[in-house]
Amino acid sequence: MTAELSDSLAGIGVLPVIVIDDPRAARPLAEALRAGGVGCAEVTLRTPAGRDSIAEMSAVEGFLVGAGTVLTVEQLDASAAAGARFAVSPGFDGQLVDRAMSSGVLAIPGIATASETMAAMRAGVRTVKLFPAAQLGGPAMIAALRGPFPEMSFVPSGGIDIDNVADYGIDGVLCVSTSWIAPRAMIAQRDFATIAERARAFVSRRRS
Ligand SMILES: O=C[C@H](O)COP(=O)(O)O
Ligand SMILES: CC(=O)C(=O)O
Repeated sequence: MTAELSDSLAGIGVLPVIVIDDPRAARPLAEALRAGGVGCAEVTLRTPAGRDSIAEMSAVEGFLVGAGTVLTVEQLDASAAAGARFAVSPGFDGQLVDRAMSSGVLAIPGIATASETMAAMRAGVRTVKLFPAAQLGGPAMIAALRGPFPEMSFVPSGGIDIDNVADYGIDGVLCVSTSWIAPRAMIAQRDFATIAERARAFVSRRRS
């Protein structure tokens, strides 16, 4: 089940990171993203509206929603109960990964080093988030990690925007994570038309 999910994320190729302040904006946001060719989102738990927004988005037909900034087992449980299909964390925590796996949620833990990659592999993870990607060397870091870890796939996140996304069209990248598509202020202003346009532009540049 989680393998299929990871194939779906790879097919979409882009993962918008969402910081949202009002769950009432969540459904129109998911619809705008989908209209722009991006049928998924990582809704961070950085705001109190995160969990309810996950629940709203999980009701949108065919839309894949996951939780971001998952730091505790309690947050993992609450996100899974709200309908999150995957859980993204900035770092690696074996307990969180175990809990995600036993809940049928795809764990995408963050890594920044080879040692953390090995720890994630030991926990049964095959897809990790490279965070913060740009600061760690971006595509060159992924290419370097793919040497010893050819079976791992990476979701680079941090510092990726429309101007540098094309650089991540390399082997080993499952999908590219970015907050560029739907900035917090744009969601607050309910500017969904611009968000749909940005989604479309980002996907097109990602595939170029
Ligand atoms: O978790 C994701 C990162 O915060 C996204 O980074 P970004 O805002 O630089 O795209
Ligand atoms: C930064 C990150 O990985 C997260 O918020 O999930």
